[in-house]
Amino acid sequence: MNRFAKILIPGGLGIGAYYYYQSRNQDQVVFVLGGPGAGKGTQCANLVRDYNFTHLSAGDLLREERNRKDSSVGQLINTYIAEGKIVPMEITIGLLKEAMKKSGSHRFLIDGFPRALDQAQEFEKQARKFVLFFDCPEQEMLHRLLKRGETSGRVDDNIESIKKRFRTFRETSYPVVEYYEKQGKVERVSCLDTVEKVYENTRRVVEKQLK
Ligand SMILES: Nc1ncnc2c1ncn2[C@@H]1O[C@H](COP(=O)(O)OP(=O)(O)OP(=O)(O)O)[C@@H](O)[C@H]1O
Ligand SMILES: O=c1ccn([C@@H]2O[C@H](COP(=O)(O)O)[C@@H](O)[C@H]2O)c(=O)[nH]1
Repeated sequence: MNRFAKILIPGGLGIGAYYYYQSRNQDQVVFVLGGPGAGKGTQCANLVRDYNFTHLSAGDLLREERNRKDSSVGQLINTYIAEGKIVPMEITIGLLKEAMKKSGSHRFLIDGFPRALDQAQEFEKQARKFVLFFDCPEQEMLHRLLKRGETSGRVDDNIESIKKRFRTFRETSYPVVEYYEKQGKVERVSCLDTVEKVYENTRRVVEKQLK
């Protein structure tokens, strides 16, 4: 407990102030979810430019770990990514927690995570959070991913991997959105527009949540 809270609580006064203070000092986490290729990374880059967020992409952290020469799980990660499957959560959560700690920040955009209900439950104690869900039809995501695949060099931007990623999203990741929706924590933004228009709508909901 910090010095400010200790001073208030013994007096019997200020317990409300203490909880207010504590809640304001918890990490603030925005989970950025959406199907493969919906545009999560693109919108996160805009948010990082305009707000004081630390952006952590679970996919990027996994790819970095895969590319580390001395990684003991690099090969395993590569296989899961190419197959469009979800990497065992101990690995992903370990990488995320390490990156959060290292950043020294308290305001995070966590992109592409949680991808499954067990991962969401593991992060349940992170109190102040909401979900930005980028909603995009599969046909549009397919078009965007195939185009990105012309230059991305990603092992999963090809038609076979994309089909598997869509299936994983439908069966395992979308239930996470529904789980948070039941808690009233989801802001849904349609991705069927230009990057600029999508960002206008994104900003609107982010401003509302950060108030
Ligand atoms: N509103 C948009 N209109 C057209 N193209 C877009 C739009 N948003 C993003 N793109 C393009 O679609 C591709 C996928 O976008 P992005 O990489 O941001 O998606 P993502 O959701 O982060 O994907 P993944 O989950 O695979 O990492 C990129 O080539 C990006 O430039
Ligand atoms: O929490 C996560 C996030 C990602 N993965 C694996 O990485 C790929 C690529 O993720 P992108 O968000 O599209 O960069 C994804 O298909 C999974 O295989 C994961 O396992 N867990």
